[in-house]
Amino acid sequence: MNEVIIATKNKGKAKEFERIFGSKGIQVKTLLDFPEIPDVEETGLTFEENAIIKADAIAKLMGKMVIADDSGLEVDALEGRPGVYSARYAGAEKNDSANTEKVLQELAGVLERDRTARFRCVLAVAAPGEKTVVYSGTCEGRILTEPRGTNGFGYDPVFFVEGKGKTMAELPPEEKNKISHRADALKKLEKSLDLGNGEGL
Ligand SMILES: O=P(O)(O)OP(=O)(O)OP(=O)(O)OC[C@H]1O[C@@H](n2cnc3c(O)ncnc32)[C@H](O)[C@@H]1O
Ligand SMILES: [Mg+2]
Repeated sequence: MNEVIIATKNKGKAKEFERIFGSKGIQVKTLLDFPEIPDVEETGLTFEENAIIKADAIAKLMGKMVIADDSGLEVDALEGRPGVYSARYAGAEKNDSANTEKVLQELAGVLERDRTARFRCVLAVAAPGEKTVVYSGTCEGRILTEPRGTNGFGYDPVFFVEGKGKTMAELPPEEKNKISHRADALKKLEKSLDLGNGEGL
């Protein structure tokens, strides 16, 4: 395999997939390369459902194997919110800093030890005529009271990774890509799929 289609319109995700697959000589195409492909409505109530909805719809439209990523942040003190609504938490325009600000406001006054959270990523692999399969990954952390760092995307500036002593947005991309929920799910996907050179991701 020397090319993979990731069914996402998110530029932050696209960059991460390009870096991870690119380092193994696999070229990544995303829906940013196919502007004619319409948005798929994420009507599911779980990451799994939404990943499958996106992967199945795009594999059908393109007539090829695709990988979709549905991911988000689960904050324990908010009973798992924003969860599947992570992209649209502060509104349909999907504004990363507005979403982050909303989480910070909802956590106002919550003590450090109670600000535990995790990123979750579900990857769905779909191909015409084949059964869709999913792989799930997580990354544990804690929500700070203000943003730190400029790398990454989404909630990265407020997501503190205990073992690293840094937020996701303070980590260089190659470090995030070793420990992230997306990396965790990709490792599982890589074990079950033939990704070409047999050396893994
Ligand atoms: O559906 P696609 O087209 O892939 O793009 P999207 O941005 O709508 O993606 P999701 O529906 O999966 O929503 C995921 C949201 O969760 C957040 N998120 C996911 N992975 C993240 C990461 O690695 N770092 C920070 N935030 C992340 C971020 O706000 C994303 O917009
Ligand atoms: Mg989405």
